Amino acid sequence: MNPTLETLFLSQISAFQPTVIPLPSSKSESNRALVIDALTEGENKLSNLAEARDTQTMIRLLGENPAIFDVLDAGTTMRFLTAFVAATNQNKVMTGTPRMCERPIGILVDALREIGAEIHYMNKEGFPPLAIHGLKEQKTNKITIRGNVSSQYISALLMIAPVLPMGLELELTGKIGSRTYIEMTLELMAAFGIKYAWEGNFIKVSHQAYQPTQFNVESDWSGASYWFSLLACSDEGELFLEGLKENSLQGDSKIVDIMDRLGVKSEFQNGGVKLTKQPVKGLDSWDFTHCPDLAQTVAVTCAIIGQKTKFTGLESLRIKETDRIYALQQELGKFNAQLKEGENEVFTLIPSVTMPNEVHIHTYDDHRMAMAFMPLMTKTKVIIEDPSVVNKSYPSFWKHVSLIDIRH
Ligand SMILES: O=C(O)C1=C[C@@H](OP(=O)(O)O)[C@@H](O)[C@H](O)C1
Ligand SMILES: C=C(OP(=O)(O)O)C(=O)O
Repeated sequence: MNPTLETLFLSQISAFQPTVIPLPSSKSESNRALVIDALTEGENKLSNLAEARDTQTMIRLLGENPAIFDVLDAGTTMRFLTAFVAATNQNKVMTGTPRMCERPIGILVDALREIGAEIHYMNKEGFPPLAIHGLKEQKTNKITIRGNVSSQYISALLMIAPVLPMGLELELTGKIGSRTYIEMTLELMAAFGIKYAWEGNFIKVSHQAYQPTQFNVESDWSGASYWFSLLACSDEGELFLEGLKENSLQGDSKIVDIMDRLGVKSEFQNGGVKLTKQPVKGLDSWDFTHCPDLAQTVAVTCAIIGQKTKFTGLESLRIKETDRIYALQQELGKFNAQLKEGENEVFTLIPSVTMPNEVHIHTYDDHRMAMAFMPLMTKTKVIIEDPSVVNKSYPSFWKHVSLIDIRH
């Protein structure tokens, strides 16, 4: 491995010694715990908060409370703090990177306005930057909200619900995407003493107080997925991923089932999960509706190991850090794999047939593009452009890659 300022060269390895990967903490759990902490009267004890830039940005903004909340490229930080600032009746400008200002927020702003918040778009209707002028009086507690654009709007509303004088009753309409993240939000709220009722499409949270609690953040399953993929793509090896639990709040723990089909066996042990190789069982199709952040990992794995697979539930990928479908199509094409769009949003992953001697991966300001293509190093030399993009969720990623002890 030879990092330079702008590119990272990964030399080809096909097998490695058993290696322990420390893993970072979950930014999704951390960012929820931090918002809840800011809404709790009394002292919480939060431990193992993420080193992710998205979480460090949340900590800095909540701690320093500047007039302008610049969230950089952190989606959860933008959505959760927009609701938080409104609910705590503050005046604030919410902004972020140029890409953040292309990521929609209208559904959340409409809901907050209905509840009684005064929010203005400073540039384009439906998108950041926003000028928030607080919420002086709650006008309603009944909100109907679409679930098919981003679950983060729903999580943002749920976390402020207990501190609103009338609480909230959300009716979710349409297809619900990223449902597991809504469940994570409610389970975390419950860990801080909140009672809720979720029946069918209705979620009800009455006015109540968050209870001071000790909360330890689990390791990040989305970050763990790249290590599953590395093993799936290698000829030999064994990994121990630290800090993962069998009963996780994180929906991306589904990677265990996906990788069980793609040749990786998981055994939960004290302190984490041991990964070993097993024969590939085959994966005909997978629906990523509730685990969208795994799509890049699985696409690259299937492309490398020769597994043709149907991918569904990729709709939300177009509005994330980049248009992840376009980005995947471009980069998979560099080693002759394809992600072909068919009818009704069904995609077919057609694996690579011939591998070039060297592949340059462009990262599109998207941490997951850099990390998902790392396992390509099991088949060829890889050059990652802008490796520092990983800082958004996993700053120690390349350091952990260098822990891999090559078996010659
Ligand atoms: O709530 C969360 O922590 C997240 C929800 C998901 O977003 P969407 O709900 O927009 O799919 C996911 O992609 C993102 O990385 C984190
Ligand atoms: C989509 C992601 O994050 P966010 O929406 O919070 O920016 C992600 O981490 O893959």
